[in-house]
Amino acid sequence: MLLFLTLTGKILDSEWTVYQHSTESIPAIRNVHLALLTEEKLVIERGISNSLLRQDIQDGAAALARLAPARAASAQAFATLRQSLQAQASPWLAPVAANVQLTEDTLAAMRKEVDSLAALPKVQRDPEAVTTAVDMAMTAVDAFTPTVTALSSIAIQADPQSHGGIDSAQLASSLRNIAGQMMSTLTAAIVAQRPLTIQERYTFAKLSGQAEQLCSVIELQLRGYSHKPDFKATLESIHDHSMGEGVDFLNTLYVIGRTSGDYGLTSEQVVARYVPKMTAIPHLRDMIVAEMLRQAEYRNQWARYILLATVGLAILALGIFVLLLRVIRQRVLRPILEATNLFVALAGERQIAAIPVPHYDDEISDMMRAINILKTYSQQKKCLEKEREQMIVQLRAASDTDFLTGLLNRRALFSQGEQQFGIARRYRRQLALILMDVDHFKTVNDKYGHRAGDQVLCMVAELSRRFRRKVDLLARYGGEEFLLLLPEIDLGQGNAVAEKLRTEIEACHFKLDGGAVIKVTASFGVVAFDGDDTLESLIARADLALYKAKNGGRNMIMTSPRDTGLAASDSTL
Ligand SMILES: Nc1nc2c(ncn2[C@@H]2O[C@H](COP(=O)(O)OP(=O)(O)OP(=O)(O)O)[C@@H](O)[C@H]2O)c(=O)[nH]1
Repeated sequence: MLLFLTLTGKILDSEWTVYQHSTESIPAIRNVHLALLTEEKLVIERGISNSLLRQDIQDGAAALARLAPARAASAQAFATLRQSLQAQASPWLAPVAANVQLTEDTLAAMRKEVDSLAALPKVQRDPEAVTTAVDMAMTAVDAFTPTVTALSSIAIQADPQSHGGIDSAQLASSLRNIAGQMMSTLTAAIVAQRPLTIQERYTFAKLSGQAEQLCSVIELQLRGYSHKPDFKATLESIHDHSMGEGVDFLNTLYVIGRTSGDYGLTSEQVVARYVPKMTAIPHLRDMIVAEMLRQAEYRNQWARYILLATVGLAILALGIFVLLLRVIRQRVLRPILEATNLFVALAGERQIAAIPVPHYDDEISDMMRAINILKTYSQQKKCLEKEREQMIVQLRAASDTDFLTGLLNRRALFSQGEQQFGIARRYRRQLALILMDVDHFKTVNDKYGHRAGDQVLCMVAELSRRFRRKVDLLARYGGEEFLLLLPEIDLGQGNAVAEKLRTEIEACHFKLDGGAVIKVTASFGVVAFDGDDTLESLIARADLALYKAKNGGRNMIMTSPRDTGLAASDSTL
């Protein structure tokens, strides 16, 4: 995005610069035109002033009549130029404006000098003062040249493509200037009706050569426009009238000036015949400027279109780019992020709410489908694991439980009993053990059937459960034999528990499925942990006590202290 914005910024900046330059070039070309017009007015005023200085007051009436409008035209041209320069707030124009002011000051001084000399009769005029005034007129024109040059440079800088046009316009202006100077060179001799001096002949010949060269250069430069009828007509007019008839006319006067000096024309008549022939030259200059302005405006319009198109395209491209990023984010980045989270959740076996439904048939949707399959497998695996764990629990319970009574079986008794026994031995705690055996159980089986016997065993187990505390272990030790391990219980308390159980069993009426009600009794062997016992020895002692109870007539409780031996330990409750 950064790269894109940088490139777009560069292109926009470049197009903006082109547009700005093309916009600046239009007033810059206009300024050049105004400067050339001003220069033309200056040249005309200079010509009239020169002519006036060569004549007496009464002879120079016509020149004097032309001077006032010429001065007004110069002043107007300067005012327009100044106004145009002031309207554009450019730092480059400040020195140009200063130079314009300098030219105007020089012009004012020249006018003052011309006026004071023209007011005198010709014979009273100091020739040196006249020469100075003529030089001042030349200086005023020369002082203006930097203005034209500077404004031309500014216009070319703004739009290099206007270089050729400005050059041609300047050349046309120079041609008009030289054409004027050619006539001015002859004016003094014509006024005096004398032959030309060598200096005047030399100057005229030089100017004539320059005019010819300039004309050729202009024609060469404007050959690109020769297909345009108006340009063609103007160039032909310059060729035929200005350089043809006009210069031929001056050449005729020049030939006379080389011999007799009898021109047969006044200077005003020369002006009246010559000047109209020159109008095609400033016309050409104006046409060139107009063409330049037309092209500059065309380029400016194009630059504006290109700039607007570039801005539009940049906005469009930016929109597409942002849209593309959004699509990539939505269709690629976000799904990948979601997929990553899903993978992490699956790996961590966490619950997955839902897998996003793919909207498009692409690689991402394939990935989501694969995750879905993975999720199904994972769920199946989790179910299987749960089932396996439940099965293990069930199997463990089954392996520890007597299938008939639901009590602990013999294996579980030894495993859990060892723990209780270990605690009692380590911490020297009380521990009693009761071994119970249903009396004449074989008779029950024989009389009521094995199934009834099972029922009786279950009911005896249920009765025994009621006497059991949470910490006690109750197990089916053998066929009709049950074992109770009682932590924190001494022998006396153990006997009491056995007695209660015995009484309960004796008092109980066992209702069998067939409707028969039977009564059974049970014999008990009770022992207590004496500190040196093992679980096996304790059970063995309980078994001995039970044996004793059986032998003693059953339905009784016997105990068997360890150190006193079997015979000595017999006691009947
Ligand atoms: N119904 C049933 N009978 C069993 C089960 N286990 C053992 N027996 C029976 O229990 C009877 C035990 O008989 P005996 O060892 O002679 O003992 P008794 O008949 O109770 O006589 P005394 O113990 O001397 O009072 C046998 O007939 C066994 O078949 C069992 O799970 N269910």
